[in-house]
Amino acid sequence: MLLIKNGRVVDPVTCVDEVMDVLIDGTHIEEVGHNLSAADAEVIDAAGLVVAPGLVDTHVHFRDPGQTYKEDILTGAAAAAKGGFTTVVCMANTKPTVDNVETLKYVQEKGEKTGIHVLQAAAISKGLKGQEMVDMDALAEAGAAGFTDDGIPIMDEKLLLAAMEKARDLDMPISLHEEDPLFVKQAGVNQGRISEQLNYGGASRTAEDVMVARDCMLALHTGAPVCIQHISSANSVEIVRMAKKMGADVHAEATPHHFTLTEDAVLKYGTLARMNPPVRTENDRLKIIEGLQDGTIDLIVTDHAPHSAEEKAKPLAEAPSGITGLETSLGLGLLSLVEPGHLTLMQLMACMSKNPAEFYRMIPGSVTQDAPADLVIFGEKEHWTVDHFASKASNSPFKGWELPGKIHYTICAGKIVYQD
Ligand SMILES: NC(=O)N[C@@H](CC(=O)O)C(=O)O
Repeated sequence: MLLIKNGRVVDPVTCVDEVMDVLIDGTHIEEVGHNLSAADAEVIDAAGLVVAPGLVDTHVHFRDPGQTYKEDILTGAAAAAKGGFTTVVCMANTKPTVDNVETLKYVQEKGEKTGIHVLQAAAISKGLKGQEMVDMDALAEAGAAGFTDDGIPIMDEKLLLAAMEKARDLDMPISLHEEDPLFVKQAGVNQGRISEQLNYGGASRTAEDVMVARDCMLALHTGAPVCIQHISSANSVEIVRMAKKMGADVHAEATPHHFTLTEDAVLKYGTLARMNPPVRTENDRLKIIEGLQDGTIDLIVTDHAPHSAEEKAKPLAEAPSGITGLETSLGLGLLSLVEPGHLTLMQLMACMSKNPAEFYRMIPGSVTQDAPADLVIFGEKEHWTVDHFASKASNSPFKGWELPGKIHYTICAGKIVYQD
């Protein structure tokens, strides 16, 4: 038994925000209340700390199978636990692609050995080629968490329409990477002031906007549960807001880098600030925050995209896009959203656990009796410096930053999976 004493329970499911004790027996929460005691329990003194449901990240790349020099399922899960996450959904752009039941099962089986909940999304198209649909029925049956060609936009509207109709029938989420190559001269950097200064082609926000507009209307037409992945453009936020008003079951993700950084980061951090879609202007950043405030954007995800130091040492035009994100996500959420008063801590916890869990058809974590003992314990205003990573990769522009939200414990299924 594990007894967490005097923590501030912040639960986005019940909306409880109160100092209480939490008693864990086995894999589940036995009791939540005041002055709890248990003779033989291990005690965690959580006075001054927040006790919240384990964080849920529904957009990570663990590179396994195929690119395990960047990350593997075990190191990815260790990075997740260090970042306060107890559940992750891996994207399908592995080698081979998760477009078949065998590869899906490989991830699921390896994931079971990690101590956290590792779920896997399946691709929408075979080999992410955008030409032939996967067997969505078989992959759903085998336990895929959802469907996505993340990393690559789906240009074939007919294929996407069929996939959305199938996702609707299966009641499963379908998530979309929105960047029309027609408007991407060179990927990873916003097309604008900084790209011009660097004489780099850049990626226009129109690349995202045209696809978001199309896919919001397809979502409305089909009734499928659709997620706009890593939204980056102010216009796209407005389009999602409008589509939601029209009744589309459309959702959107924001990443910590998109609500923290602007295109100027490329000058300072070089390839470490290269990502798809790129970080853009202060106006885009502020509109993303507004989207989080009014619920237009309901999911915060990391897009944890580990790459090796050698890969990121290449010139801007050749380095791969993406940054490692699991270990800095909570800190950046607190720094960029809660500290300036844009979101309450409760709202942040909803975006980082309840909402992503619900969109992916899981029962959201809650600090209540009989709920699974998946918890994170952190000091909301306790600062720490980003230095070493549990991830194999350290491709982060946030290295050296001082962030709030030091994590003391991550507990999954009643077991301590991270402690500091
Ligand atoms: N975001 C990125 O820049 N890269 C991701 C792909 C993705 O999530 O789009 C990756 O797999 O490296």
